[in-house]
Amino acid sequence: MSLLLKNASIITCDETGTVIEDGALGIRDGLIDYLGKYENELHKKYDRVIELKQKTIMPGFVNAHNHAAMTLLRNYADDMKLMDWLFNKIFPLEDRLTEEGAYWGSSLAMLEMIKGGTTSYCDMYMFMDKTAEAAAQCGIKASLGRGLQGESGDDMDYRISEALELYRSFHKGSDGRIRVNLAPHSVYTCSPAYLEKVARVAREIQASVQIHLSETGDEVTNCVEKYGMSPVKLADKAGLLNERTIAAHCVAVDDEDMEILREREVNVVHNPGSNMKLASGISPVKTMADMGINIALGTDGASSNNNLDMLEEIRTASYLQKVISKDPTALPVDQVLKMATVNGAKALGFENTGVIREGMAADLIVINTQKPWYYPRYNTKSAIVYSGNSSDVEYVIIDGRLIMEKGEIITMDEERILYEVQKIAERMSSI
Ligand SMILES: N[C@@H](CCSC[C@H]1O[C@@H](n2cnc3c(=O)[nH]cnc32)[C@H](O)[C@@H]1O)C(=O)O
Ligand SMILES: [Zn+2]
Repeated sequence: MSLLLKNASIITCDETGTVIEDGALGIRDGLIDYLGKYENELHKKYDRVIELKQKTIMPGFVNAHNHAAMTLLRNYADDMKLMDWLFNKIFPLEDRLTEEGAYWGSSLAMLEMIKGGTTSYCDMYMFMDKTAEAAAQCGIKASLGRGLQGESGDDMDYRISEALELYRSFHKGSDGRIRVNLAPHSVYTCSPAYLEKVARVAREIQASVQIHLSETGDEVTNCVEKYGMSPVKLADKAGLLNERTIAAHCVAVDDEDMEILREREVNVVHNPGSNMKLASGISPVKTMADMGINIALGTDGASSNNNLDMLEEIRTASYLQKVISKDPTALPVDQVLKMATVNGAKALGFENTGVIREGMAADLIVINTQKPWYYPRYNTKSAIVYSGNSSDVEYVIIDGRLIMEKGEIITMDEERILYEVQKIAERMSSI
């Protein structure tokens, strides 16, 4: 089916930050095949025309770090420090997670992400085949990794076997919308020998790698005490760092660490909401971006954020860097929009999304900017970044397919998801 969206402001997120006013965007065979001003008779070339009445089209957001099924643990343990939260609350409850729970928790996350304008995301968790099933059904683009942790560098452990099985079953599946990555959890849950093994496997199958790296000062102190070097250096020594690597957090990094990340062309994912809630600190994102490191944005899991709202993440990222550098020019509108779109696409290895341009995948959202908080319209990009609400997202299109129309999800049963999630959460927490 071909589709024409007309009479919209179009934020492209391209190199020069182009915005097309009173624009039209044509979609055919999943790709953007027209971008520009509406021309006479253009509508005749398309099966369906949607009149957008001055609403705004932009690329869908890329949530580059998440643990989708952790929506099941949302608001279960708040106001705690990372290690206490993780080891004493989260890991024990996760031991009770079932396949069914992972499926419905992931579905809830995807429902929330799509409603807030996210069209691609990255996941690290357990029961990832169930998450893949949910992604295939709802149509979101996803890079999925079975979380890995372990001690031994010798024989294959069951988590790596599951990761490889996931790779064989789902990598480049669902018309290319699903990718599979390798996901060693961190330097404090994986031994150096184990990290080396994961790096070896990743090289063999040319897979992307994602890891939590230097999330807190404590992680760095413990790593230096135990191994005599920082987490970044340890990961580099294990052979994990290259242009296909996604390093989540990078809060407690020094100049040498940042230089390694730059040299290895690692993609850094900034998760400001999670870092603030767990009081992990503020990642030196402006410094790293100025060095030329690709910085993407993520929400992290819903248990440490506590939502999956990329627009909130965008604004927080910008404000935090302004505050910490005492420089209001830090992370300006165009830069932070790129972090949430095209930089994330690059990090995940989705090469034809994140930008609105002819020939790119039609992964885009429509925001209803006909609301009080977007007026007057001096600058549509600023209005969205500094005054917008994710609940104003009305249409979501992925690979040219309408996933949400006028605020109604087409590919998922919203009521059923809320019902199943509540049932499972009550069962999990009452044992
Ligand atoms: N624990 C799993 C493997 C790891 S999955 C990814 C893990 O990351 C955890 N996680 C979520 N958010 C964070 C974070 O911010 N930092 C560190 N770990 C996190 C999450 O609770 C989950 O256990 C197993 O037994 O097989
Ligand atoms: Zn995480």
